[in-house]
Formats: sequence, C-alpha cells, structure tokens
Amino acid sequence: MRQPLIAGNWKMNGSRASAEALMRAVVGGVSGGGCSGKAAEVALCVPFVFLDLGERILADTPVRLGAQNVCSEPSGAYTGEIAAAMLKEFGCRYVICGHSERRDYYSETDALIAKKMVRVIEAGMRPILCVGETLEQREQGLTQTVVASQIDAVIAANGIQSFAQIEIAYEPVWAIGTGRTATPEQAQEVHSFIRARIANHDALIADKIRILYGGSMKAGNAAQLLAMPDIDGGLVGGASLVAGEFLAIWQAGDASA
Ligand SMILES: O=C[C@H](O)COP(=O)(O)O
Repeated sequence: MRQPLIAGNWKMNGSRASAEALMRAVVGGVSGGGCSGKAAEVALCVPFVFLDLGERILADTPVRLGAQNVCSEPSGAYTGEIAAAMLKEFGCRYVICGHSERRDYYSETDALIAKKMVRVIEAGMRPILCVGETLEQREQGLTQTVVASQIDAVIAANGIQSFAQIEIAYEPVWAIGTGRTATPEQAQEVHSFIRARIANHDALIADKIRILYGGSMKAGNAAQLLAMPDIDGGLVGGASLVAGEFLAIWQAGDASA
C-alpha cells in the first residue's frame, strides 16, 4: 500500500510574514484537523529563503519540508546556486527536480535533471521528478512518447535502483496554473503508463513508487483524482497557497489512503 503524499509547491510566492502564517496554519490543520495525520503525508516545498522558517516551524510536526530546485554540482564556484547538502542542513526531505517551469524557462535538460537527482539522493533526501507533456504534444498524440523519454533518460543516467528513492509527479503542462485539470481518467492513464514503464525494469520498485498528480489540483477535484488506483498524491501549486484549500486536499488524500 502506497501512502499518499500531498506536497505543496509554493513556487515564487509569499513574504516572510505570509510564509510563516501559512506554515503555522498548515501545521495546525494537520495536527488538529480531525484527520489521523498519518494516512497521508504532507509536505511544503518552499522558496529557498523560507527554509529557515520551515526548519523552525515544521520541526517535530508531521509536515515535511521540501525545496523546489538544487544545483547539479555538490559544491564550488557556482554563483547563485544552492547545494543539496545545504538543503539537507535545513531539514529538507524532498526536492522538486525538473519541474516544467524549470525545463521551459531555464532550459533544464533531462541530463541536468538526472544529475540534480543524484545530488539529492546522495545528500539523503528524495527528489520529486516532474514529467509531463505540453498541450501541443498531447494534441499530436505524443503524451506517452514524451513522458517515456523523460523517465527513460533518468533510468539510463541514474539506474532503475535510484527509483526506489524518488517520487514522480505527472504534471501535464497544459493543466499547470490554468484551472484546466486533467480528468481522473486522463491522469490515471498516464500514471499507469509510467508505472508499467518502470515495471519493465523492476516490478517491485514500480509497485512501491509514488506517482503524484499535479496541475490545477484543488479541493473540488482532489478526491476524484486521488481515488484513481495509480494516483498516489498531489503536487499542488496555486491551491497550496491557501491553507484551507490545501488542507482540504490533504484530507482528500487522507481519505483515499
Ligand atoms: O508543482 C505544481 C504544479 O506546477 C501545479 O501547479 P498548479 O496547482 O498551480 O496548477
């Protein structure tokens, strides 16, 4: 049985004051919201500059801390970059790797993303590998080709065994921040394709790996998405910026467990 993971991706939003308020509200909701706090795991992937707040506020709570990016090199003369070991020092458990915004706006390649994932695993954290197709690719019938090549590139670079230490997030680019969510059936089709692709290499790892859905997930659609057999949680953008909305998604995850 895979424990659902509901991870918020705050992206580049918030101030120190709003970040603190949001963290405290999420901790309060998860700790005392009437749910077990055990059935679904919850994490907040915050901007680097709020990691210190996260370390203090989330410590000794069920809410895990995550980052949104990492340098592909372990240390050295890489001005402006943040090393995996630094994230680990702040108590991060998760690091998002290869989000479509980074692939698109910062030209991150599969090879670079695979390297970042190695750094995250070496430092004792878990990468959340994001994959997904654009609208144009979906309309051309290329969804499976695109997702397969993104997954295969990491398997080729890092080996299938590394997939025992990662999460995957399927995020159709056309659903991110658009309000247009994949239907549960559309998402399930791709999630099951991803699991089968991994099973070609290792059935046990495929069975255990958590595949999250991301793309306009909100309180109103989370339960239906999370009810699908191969959807093991959510990577939540916009809706993770509103405590009540995010907590409702977490509760849907809790109920689906
Ligand atoms: O990482 C999160 C995804 O990009 C989804 O963002 P969204 O929930 O705002 O569509």
